[in-house]
Amino acid sequence: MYTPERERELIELTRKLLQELEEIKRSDLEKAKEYTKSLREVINYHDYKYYVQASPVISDYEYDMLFRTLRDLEKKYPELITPDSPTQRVASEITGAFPTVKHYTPMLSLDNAYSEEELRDFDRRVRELTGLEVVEYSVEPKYDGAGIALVYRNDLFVRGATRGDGETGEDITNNLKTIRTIPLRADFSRFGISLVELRGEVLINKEEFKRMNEERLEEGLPPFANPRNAAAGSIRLQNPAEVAKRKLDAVVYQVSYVEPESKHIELHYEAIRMLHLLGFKTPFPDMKVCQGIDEVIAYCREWEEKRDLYPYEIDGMVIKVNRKEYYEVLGFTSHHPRWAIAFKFKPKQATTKLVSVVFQVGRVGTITPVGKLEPVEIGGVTVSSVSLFNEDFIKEKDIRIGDMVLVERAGDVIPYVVEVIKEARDGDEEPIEFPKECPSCGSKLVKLPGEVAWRCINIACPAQVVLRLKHWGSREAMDIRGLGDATAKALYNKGLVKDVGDLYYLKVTDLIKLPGFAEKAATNLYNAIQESKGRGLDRVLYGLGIRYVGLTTAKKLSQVIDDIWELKDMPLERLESIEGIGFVVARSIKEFFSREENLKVIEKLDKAGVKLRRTKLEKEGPLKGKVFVFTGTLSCCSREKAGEIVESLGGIFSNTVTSKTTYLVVGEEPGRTKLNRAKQLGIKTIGEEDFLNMIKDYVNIEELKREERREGRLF
Ligand SMILES: NC(=O)c1ccc[n+]([C@@H]2O[C@H](COP(=O)([O-])OP(=O)(O)OC[C@H]3O[C@@H](n4cnc5c(N)ncnc54)[C@H](O)[C@@H]3O)[C@@H](O)[C@H]2O)c1
Ligand SMILES: [Zn+2]
Repeated sequence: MYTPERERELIELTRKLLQELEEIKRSDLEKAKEYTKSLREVINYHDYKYYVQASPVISDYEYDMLFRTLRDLEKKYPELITPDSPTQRVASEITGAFPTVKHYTPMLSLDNAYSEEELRDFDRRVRELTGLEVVEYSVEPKYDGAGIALVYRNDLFVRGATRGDGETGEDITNNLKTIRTIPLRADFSRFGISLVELRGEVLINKEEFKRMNEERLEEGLPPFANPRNAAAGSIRLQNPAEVAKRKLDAVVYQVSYVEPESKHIELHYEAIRMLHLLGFKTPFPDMKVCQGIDEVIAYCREWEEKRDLYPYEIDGMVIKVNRKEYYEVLGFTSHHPRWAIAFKFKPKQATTKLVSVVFQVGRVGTITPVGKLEPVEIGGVTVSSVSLFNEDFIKEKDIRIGDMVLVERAGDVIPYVVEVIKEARDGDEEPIEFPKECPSCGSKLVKLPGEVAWRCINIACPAQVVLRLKHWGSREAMDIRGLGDATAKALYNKGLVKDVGDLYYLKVTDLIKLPGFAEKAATNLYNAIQESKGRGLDRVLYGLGIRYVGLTTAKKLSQVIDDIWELKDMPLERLESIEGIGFVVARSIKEFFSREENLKVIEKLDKAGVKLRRTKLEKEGPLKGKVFVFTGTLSCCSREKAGEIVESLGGIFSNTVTSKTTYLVVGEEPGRTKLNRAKQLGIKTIGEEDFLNMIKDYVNIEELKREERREGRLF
């Protein structure tokens, strides 16, 4: 139908026209002649892409802007109207794949309003033509699916068709019979009706749409751009069994023809209520009868607010004159009825050009490709960049620099690329090269097994340093009181700290330079940093922020190594064989310790005297091999501190009583569970006194109590 070259030309022409809309509106007859010709050409092309191929290359909003510009120009210069102009007919969606059937009444399009003003114009016209002062309207959602016409004769579903060219549609009865929300039989005779033609829409709910696209991706098929395309594509499948697999829905929103004529229903609202009673899915629960246009506008706004919560995609509201007796005086154009109008919600899609891609380093080192766009307005917001998520996403959609892309902004979600307009390619597009090195620090990037993101694991990466400092100072890591988000930021911004190693070389005189830090705060932070040096190997391992090394893993590691430097040369197989570590974690640890940048920081820590290895006491202490669990309140210190002491003397601290437990130390108001469990397993229980006796040669108990009180851990 269109050669690739012609498609490119038409897309380029579309861009040009869209940019010149204001100029076009002001054009003189001579120019208008040119413009109407161009507009018709591109509209015909987009109709073909949209209706026949179900694969549009511009957004509905952009299409509508072209369409109404043509309409306005024709209004200004009626001599330019041609009978085949898109404004004078319904675009044909006949594919030739099905036999055609004639509709009982023409199946037209709807006129569109994009603003309150346009709704008021519509109301004014209706009032003028009907002579009414206040018009009663029925307002309902405008479903974004594929239009259908259903015929029931003697209560049986006998024919279903697409809109086609408005006069005739394609007969897709067998496909529609697979849709559960289209009853094969409905009791119209109860209302004295022997033949009825209904108008409706085939829909796919948002959930099902998502599921369907995931399945398509898995099968290597291109995903559908939106639920409308998915629905339109589905009802035109050649095999009804395939149609049945897709969970389609149908909603009916119009009674367009009735026999005998005497059984005609006067109010639109009542007609829909009847369909609702007969078991059809209808807009009835969401419909409102409004007196005058102000009520209409309020109801439309209400729906615009909540559209994202609705299970189906809706692109606006349809406003219909409720009393059908006025249909005649209002009449039709060859394109749409004058007794109804669609109020379209703000568009959430637009097409624009992908100019470049930058790579951002997240606070935890993930590299995110961000597309820079030629700025475009979507739903009242100017969008100039879009997340491309990760390398897989780019590959899946085959996104290239220089591509025209269809961008969507749904709800408050960040804008994303729905589709690449491949038809617009001229060969100058360039593939997106994913960096091998971190754009912030130059460190080699890794992609760990099972992950989609590339990440930078350099502990000194400037893009991550603030978060890493904060993590290092957190309670479960090195517990440096006063090293919060603000302080971490200030330390970095003042150039005092580039990595966690630098913390240990800070002097009180440096810290005083921080905003809001007087002598006292500076001294406190200094002391907290110094004090953290002795936290121990497990806390250091956790504090380094190695991906997948949480508290438990850090502890496990610290129990099998004596010195952090052992990890530098430990073979992957050895790491993997450590209980509870496994392949993914092992790979992550290996990668971390293979980076020169990271080793440098560890060296810094080592030189500053941060404890990176187990002491003789820890290895060979008096509690060696003994597993301690604590319950209840201790008078000497917190349970955590008691755990630290156990470990500093070679013992193992645990929170749960198991068969491996050596002692359950019982304080004041002990927990029932631990006591019962110890009894069951025959574990020895001892009092706090007994515990203190075991440690008193190594720990000054009075000093311990004072410190714990000062830290607020003991009252
Ligand atoms: N992006 C593109 O390239 C492109 C190309 C062609 C058309 N389009 C889009 O399609 C529109 C034209 O399509 P159209 O002629 O189907 O018009 P439309 O979608 O603007 O409105 C008419 C249709 O709305 C549907 N509808 C949904 N709920 C309804 C309800 N409650 N009551 C009545 N009708 C309801 C019916 O199928 C009806 O035919 C354009 O305005 C544009 O948005 C886009
Ligand atoms: Zn980096």
